[in-house]
Formats: sequence, structure tokens, C-alpha cells
Amino acid sequence: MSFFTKLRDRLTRSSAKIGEGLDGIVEAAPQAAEPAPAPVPAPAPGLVGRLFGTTPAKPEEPRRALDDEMLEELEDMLVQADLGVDTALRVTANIAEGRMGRRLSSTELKELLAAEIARIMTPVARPLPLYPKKPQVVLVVGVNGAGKTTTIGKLASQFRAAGKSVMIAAGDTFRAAAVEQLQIWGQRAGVPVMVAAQGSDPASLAFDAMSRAESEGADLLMIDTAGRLQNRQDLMEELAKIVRVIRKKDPTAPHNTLLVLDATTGQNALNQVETFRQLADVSGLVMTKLDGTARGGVLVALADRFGLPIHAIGVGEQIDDLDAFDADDFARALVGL
Ligand SMILES: Nc1nc2c(ncn2[C@@H]2O[C@H](COP(=O)(O)OP(=O)(O)OP(=O)(O)O)[C@@H](O)[C@H]2O)c(=O)[nH]1
Repeated sequence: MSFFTKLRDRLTRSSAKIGEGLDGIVEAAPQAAEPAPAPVPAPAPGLVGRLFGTTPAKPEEPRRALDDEMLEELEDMLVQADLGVDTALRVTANIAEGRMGRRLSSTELKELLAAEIARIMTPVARPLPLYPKKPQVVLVVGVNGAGKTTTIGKLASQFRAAGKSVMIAAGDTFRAAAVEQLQIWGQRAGVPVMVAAQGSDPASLAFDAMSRAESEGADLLMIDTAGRLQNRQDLMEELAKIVRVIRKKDPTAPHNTLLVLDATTGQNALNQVETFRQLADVSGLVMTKLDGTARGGVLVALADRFGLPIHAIGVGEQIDDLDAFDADDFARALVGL
């Protein structure tokens, strides 16, 4: 199954919210009396519809003239779908430009919205950059439960498949369960996981991991970190120390600092970006759990607000449920096209 198909099939909670929202907005208008179209067989729902072609031929779609009231409804719906007020306003204004009074069908509105979303997201859709530097050090940060371990495992597996040698350091040394999870993912991905005694200094583990990655000529070293935001000062010091220590080995490291965000937290993801940017030099984002939420619109808000690269998105718990972020695919899947 292509990742786009998977994305479309799993983003349904978000896309239902937006797609059905748009249908509702257009259909809310009294429809002009038009000759009733000949009845058509109801399109097969879901799977069958998807198996046999694209969009089923539609009878004449309802239309609604674009006016202030409709724009307001559109704006509200986008805010509800977690695009955030600023982004919703901008998107709506762009859709309105030069189109006031035009009678739009829901499909046309979806196309317009998808184009606006893709326009916002195209500049940030950038895969994790790979450098010739060995080892390339990728620091992975994010709150507990955001999906850091899972993301590291999935990325490690993909890099391995692409012929890279990868090592993982289990830098959340306080939580035995977190270390265990990472070891399981390391096994699945066929990648060594360096661990340290429970409660030991993560920076010292990071230093040892750097030494080993250098001596073994690894291409990539991914370092997991703790996500205890309850004590921000401690976490900031811990992350700063890891960075200081690995820079003793390589002054240009870490080469990437990935912030992993959980889509189900909706608007809270924006606060997490603000916070982690103060704690670490975040260079890019990965968003997980887009499959389990109606709040996928938050990714548009993130792109619009911060402009940070979005390297990958996760749509499930399996090893191949993570892929590079594609702006057009995401925009179309999100609006239900
Ligand atoms: N549905 C879904 N679940 C995911 C996805 N990514 C991660 N998960 C699940 O989210 C839970 C937390 O993921 P972890 O990778 O353990 O998160 P973490 O940030 O490492 O959390 P700690 O180990 O607590 O620091 C696990 O049950 C994962 O299986 C995703 O894209 N979709």
C-alpha cells in the first residue's frame, strides 16, 4: 500500500471533520430550483468506492454563493479543525480573494482549501537532511508519550533499509520501561541500542555512544532523550549537557534536533514547539498519531506559525507507518479529496 493511500485511509477522523464540515457549509444554503437530476445509484461507500475508480460521478452538486456569512462559517470550521485562528483567517481570506459571489460546490471548495493548505505546507515539507559527516548525530526530543521511541525505531529501520549503518542511544536513562521499548524497536530495526545503568548521566551515555559510533564508522547516531516537562530547568540542563558533551567529540553535532509531537494534543503542540525551542535548538518536526485524531489540522497551524521543516509523519504503530511529509498528499487527504 502506498503511503498516500495509507495516509488517506487513516486520516479519516480529521478529513471527516473538514470534508463533512465543507459539505455542510455548502448545503446549508437554500438551493436554487434546478431540474431534478435523474436518480443515480448511491456510490458504493468506502472500500468499494475506492477500489473502483476515484470520485464517483456526482449528480449536480449543491452550490453556494461565496459571501461573508459563508466565509465566517468556513473560518469557524477551520478553527474547530485545529488550524488555529490566525491560519484559519489567512486561508479564508485567500480563498475569498477574487471569488466573492461565485457559486461554489463542495468539491470546488475542497480543491481551493487543499491548494491553500499545500501552499502553506510546501516550504516546510523537507525530508531529514543527510550529511556526509560520520556519524551524523540526531538528537530526538519531545514530551513523554509523544512517540519518540517509535519514531526513532521507524527512522532507524528506514535508514538501515537505505543502506546506512545506524546506532541508537537510550538517553532517557531514568525510565527503565522507555529503555526497554527502545531495545525492542532496535531489535525490530536491526540496529544496536546503547543503554546505561538506570539513573546514570545521559550525557555520559551520549559521549560513549559518540565514541562507539565513531570507532565503528556508523553513519547515523540517534539519541533519545527524556521528556519530563514537569521540571523544565532540569530538562534544559540535561539537554544542554548532552549537547556540550557530544560537541567535545564533534563541534558540529548534533546535526539535527528533531522534535516529536503528538497530533492528538491539538493546539497544545504549538505550546510544545515554543517550549522545546527554548530548551533545544530544534531543527525539524515529526508529527505522530495522525491516524488517531480529528486534530490533524494542527500541522497546518504549526507550518504557518513556525516554518520549521516537517520531516516525517506517523500514521500508525507499525514500523512502516512513518514516511516523509508530502504537502500535496497531506492537503488532499486532510480535506477529504
Ligand atoms: N496510533 C499511533 N500510535 C503511535 C504512533 N506513534 C507512536 N504511537 C504510540 O504512542 C505510544 C507512545 O509512543 P512512544 O514512542 O513510546 O513515545 P515516547 O515519546 O518515546 O514516550 P516515552 O517512552 O514515554 O518517553 C505508543 O503506544 C506508540 O505505539 C502513530 O503514528 N500512530
